[in-house]
Amino acid sequence: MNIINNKSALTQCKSAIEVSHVNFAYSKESTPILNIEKWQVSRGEHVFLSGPSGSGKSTLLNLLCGTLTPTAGSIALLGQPFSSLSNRQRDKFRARNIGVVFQQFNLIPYLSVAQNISAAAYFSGKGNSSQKVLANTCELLDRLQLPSHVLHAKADALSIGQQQRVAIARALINSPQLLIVDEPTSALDADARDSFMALLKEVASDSTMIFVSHDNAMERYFDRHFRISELSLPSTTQPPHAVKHTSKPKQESL
Ligand SMILES: Nc1ncnc2c1ncn2[C@@H]1O[C@H](COP(=O)(O)OP(=O)(O)OP(=O)(O)O)[C@@H](O)[C@H]1O
Repeated sequence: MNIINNKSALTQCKSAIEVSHVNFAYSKESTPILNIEKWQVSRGEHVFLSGPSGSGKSTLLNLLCGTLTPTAGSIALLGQPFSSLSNRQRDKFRARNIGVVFQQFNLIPYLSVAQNISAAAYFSGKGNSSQKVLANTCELLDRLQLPSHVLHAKADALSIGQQQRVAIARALINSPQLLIVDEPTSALDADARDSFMALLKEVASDSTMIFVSHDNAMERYFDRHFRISELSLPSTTQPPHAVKHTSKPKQESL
């Protein structure tokens, strides 16, 4: 059975992420960057992942996206183990189910906002008509409090704050089950960060979210906080239950 097209199997699984005995090194000669015995994130959780620069946060996000492959161990998203997918199937799975907001936004500078977002819709293979994609884009831009004329502006003509919101719209255009957000608030002052986080939580309320930052003050916006130093331990000292976290009731919105 090709589970990638089996929507009910993906919908029934209660875990958004299951990481099991994962070890990752960039080369055979180098020391492993990550060594995670068990990590599980439930559907709908908004999770904060923190750690200092160089601790492996982006590496873990790339493993979750399937753009890196573990040296050992397994990763399953929405009940789908990556190891059972070909590279092509994994790309398709990622485009359909995962939205990513990159640290540097990664918008295509010479394309308009509408083109940047519709490209993401096209690559998902979901087959929505261009009219439907445009209508969804306009709705998202409106929810993200961007003026309608932004739609036809080139991405590199936008302010950093506007680019950030367009990057979120692009990540959400396919209604992803999992939203991955890599350190998007580092350039913002405290007030801008608060309003950005309120918006992000609101527009991502139907998705599981993994949000990465080195700034522990961001913890208050999330259901659970994982420190990478606790998640990933040297193999010689790894206890049976390696994952520690702080937990609090899920907030519906801010
Ligand atoms: N392509 C690569 N090849 C080899 N080593 C890499 C590669 N990418 C990252 N690293 C190394 O892996 C380690 C973890 O890097 P990573 O980018 O995951 O950290 P990070 O916690 O996201 O850092 P930052 O907060 O600065 O973005 C670092 O020592 C880095 O030098």
